[in-house]
Amino acid sequence: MSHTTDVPYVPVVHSAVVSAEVVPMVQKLQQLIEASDLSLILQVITVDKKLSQKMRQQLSDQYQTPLFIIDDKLQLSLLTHQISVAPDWKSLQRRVVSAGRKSELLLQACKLTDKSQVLDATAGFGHDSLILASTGAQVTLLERNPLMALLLMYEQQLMTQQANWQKLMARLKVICADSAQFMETLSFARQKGQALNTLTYDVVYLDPMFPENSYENMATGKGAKVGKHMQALHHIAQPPDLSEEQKLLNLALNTLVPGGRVVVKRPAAAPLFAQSSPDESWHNDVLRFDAYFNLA
Ligand SMILES: C[S@@+](CC[C@H](N)C(=O)[O-])C[C@H]1O[C@@H](n2cnc3c(N)ncnc32)[C@H](O)[C@@H]1O
Repeated sequence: MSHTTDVPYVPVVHSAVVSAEVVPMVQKLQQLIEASDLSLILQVITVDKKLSQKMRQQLSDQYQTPLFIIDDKLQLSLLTHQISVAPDWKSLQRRVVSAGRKSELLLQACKLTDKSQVLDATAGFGHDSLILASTGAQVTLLERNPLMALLLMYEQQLMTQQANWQKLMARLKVICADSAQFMETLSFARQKGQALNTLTYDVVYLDPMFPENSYENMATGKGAKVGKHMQALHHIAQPPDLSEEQKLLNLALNTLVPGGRVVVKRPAAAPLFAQSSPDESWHNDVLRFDAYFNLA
């Protein structure tokens, strides 16, 4: 496996920390792990005390690997380096409901319709995927880190139980895979003449990791700090190097239908992805979305 910098990789032992009432949800986690063949082994620890912030910090100090926590609201969080984070898709409800090209730079860049097929090749917490799927588009979420993939799969199952989220959830498909390998497999299948409609996408979206200080103003050293979700991710995933960026961009361009686009999210002042100039770009003070077109 080429991603030597990302932690952790197979085989890993992880711990689900639960209060006794939520033990059945651990079985759900176990089922998800088996169904998707995730490289995780759960070791369950039952905690009788309330999972307060202090308790989480203690657990984080006590165990050296990232931990999963299921709280009494059945939310699954990942605890690493004293930071606990969850996809918490419910918190995006207002954004998802009102998402449109005016309010979301991401949608200006992606130009989706309800017929679009999108490959979110760096799914993370799935927040951008939700905005993409709010348009009616079908979104495949690729996440190579099994911890993150499990968070996504669990969250999708949880939210599918909410009547007003069901349609949106039905448009999401979470896959634990390295996107370069996934797109290479699609390419082989196309070469073998398999049906193109299942092997190509209208948009491939990339939001790769970037150095932690990328949002800071280079001259003053001041500026937006990365949020809690990104802080946690920085402990388990690393930015790609130039050759990985080039590989990802080439594969992504090859995975498009004619007229499709690759959209890359960057901090506003970040260097060009794969040192490639985009065909079009959208930005605000913090973020930039660079689009690369397949003009074939
Ligand atoms: C910056 S985060 C994405 C955040 C996401 N856009 C969101 O809205 O939550 C990048 C994520 O992509 C994953 N990732 C990075 N390279 C990948 C690859 N080659 N294949 C699949 N996932 C990858 C990382 O593990 C990390 O979870």
